Amino acid sequence: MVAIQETELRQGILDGIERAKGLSQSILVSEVHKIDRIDPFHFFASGREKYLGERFFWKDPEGEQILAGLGICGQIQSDQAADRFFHVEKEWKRFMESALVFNKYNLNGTGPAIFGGFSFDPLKKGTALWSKFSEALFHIPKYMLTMIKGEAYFTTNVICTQHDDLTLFEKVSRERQELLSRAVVKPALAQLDLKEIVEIEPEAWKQTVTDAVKGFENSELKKVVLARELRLRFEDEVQAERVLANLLDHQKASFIFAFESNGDCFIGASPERLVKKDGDSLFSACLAGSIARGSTPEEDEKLGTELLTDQKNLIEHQYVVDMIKEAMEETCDEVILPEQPALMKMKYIQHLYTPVIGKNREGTSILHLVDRLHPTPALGGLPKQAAIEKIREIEQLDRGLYAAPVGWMDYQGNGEFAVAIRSGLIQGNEASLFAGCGVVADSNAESEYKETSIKFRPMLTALGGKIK
Ligand SMILES: C=C(O[C@@H]1C=C(C(=O)O)C=C[C@H]1O)C(=O)O
Ligand SMILES: [Mg+2]
Repeated sequence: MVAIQETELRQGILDGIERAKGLSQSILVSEVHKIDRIDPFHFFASGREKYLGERFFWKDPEGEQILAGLGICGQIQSDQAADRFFHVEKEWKRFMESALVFNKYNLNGTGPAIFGGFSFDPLKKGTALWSKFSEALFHIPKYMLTMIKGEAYFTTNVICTQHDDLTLFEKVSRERQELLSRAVVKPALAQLDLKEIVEIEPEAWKQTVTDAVKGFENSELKKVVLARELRLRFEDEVQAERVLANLLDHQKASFIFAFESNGDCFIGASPERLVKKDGDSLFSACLAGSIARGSTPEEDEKLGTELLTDQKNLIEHQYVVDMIKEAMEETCDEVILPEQPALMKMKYIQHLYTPVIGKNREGTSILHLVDRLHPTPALGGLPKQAAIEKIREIEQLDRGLYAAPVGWMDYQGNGEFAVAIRSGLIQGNEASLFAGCGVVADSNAESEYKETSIKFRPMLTALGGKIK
């Protein structure tokens, strides 16, 4: 059992209640402890009984930072298109202005933090598919486990109101003790019983790609990313932790995220960083241009070399590099990136990859960068606005949070957002998977179709599907 001895929280809650009375508003009290190592996956899974629908999980590709949250003690959301990034920023600042934080570790991702994401395009008419999410949706967890390079930190967040008293501390104290003792038990995982995979309109999708290519001739558009959907049906309800376990086992080099909201779970294993902020250091990545992995080392190398020299893929990639470089230069004194892309080799696919590092000028928030970068031409196209409008017009899909920023931000403004690709939405005993590809003047519908088929694989296999 992982025991928390200290009682800073007791005094914190009492102070919080006093402050709530004084200000006539509710107050967030947050306390951080270093604890013995517990498996963050077990922690997430152990929340099934009490916090189902109120959990999140996050792992960066290096496994250096893992966050798992249980319960919701506060929520920030917006259905407004215009200022959703700014709205989240403003609301989070408002929460933090009156908050009491007891955190002696001062490490990124410990203490109060929000986890969530934005939809791809708030102006696209939404369908029932994504009704459980908003255009911007972030949760402040009640309890959060943060693993930093193998060390475990535990954050307790409590909202105190003027009507509370010491019983609030007793309740929270009991609750977290229970939760920590459950978290060390290995979870029982249900089987996945996949019955049916429905490919949504593949021929119509190919036609859309062909039409988009033709449309480039007399338009300013140079690139547009088009996505398609698979709908999966299962015998029983899909357990998010079962899928998460599979992703953690098989997609080790990816960001792995799971975000529950109102009974649905958005989950994925993305290779793509949108932006990370650590103090004044900013990190982004250009990832576009794809080819399959080879079945032998020789074939794999041959395919890699082919990708590194293929004009169509190099152009697809360069559009992303130009845009991210420009965006980073607006807020950074110094932007460093290699001249040539390298290969990023994932389990089923290899990509052209250019990492970007910048030194942030004071005061630029990570959400400002998310706003500025989303969508990069890796997920939208070029020029940005025309591409978004084109997708809105021709894509037969409700992207929701697919291809959009998903991640976290702490109370000091540090955080990280991934581009939520290689992802799917779990809804009871059904799931939707999404995959897209960068369509440029040289694109061919059949090979783009094959590229998207490979991109479905991480999620499809995690859900018990066969590789096509
Ligand atoms: C759109 C997706 O992936 C993006 C498109 C790529 C491409 O077209 O080459 C490569 C990486 C991603 O930026 C997806 O996986 O759904
Ligand atoms: Mg491509």
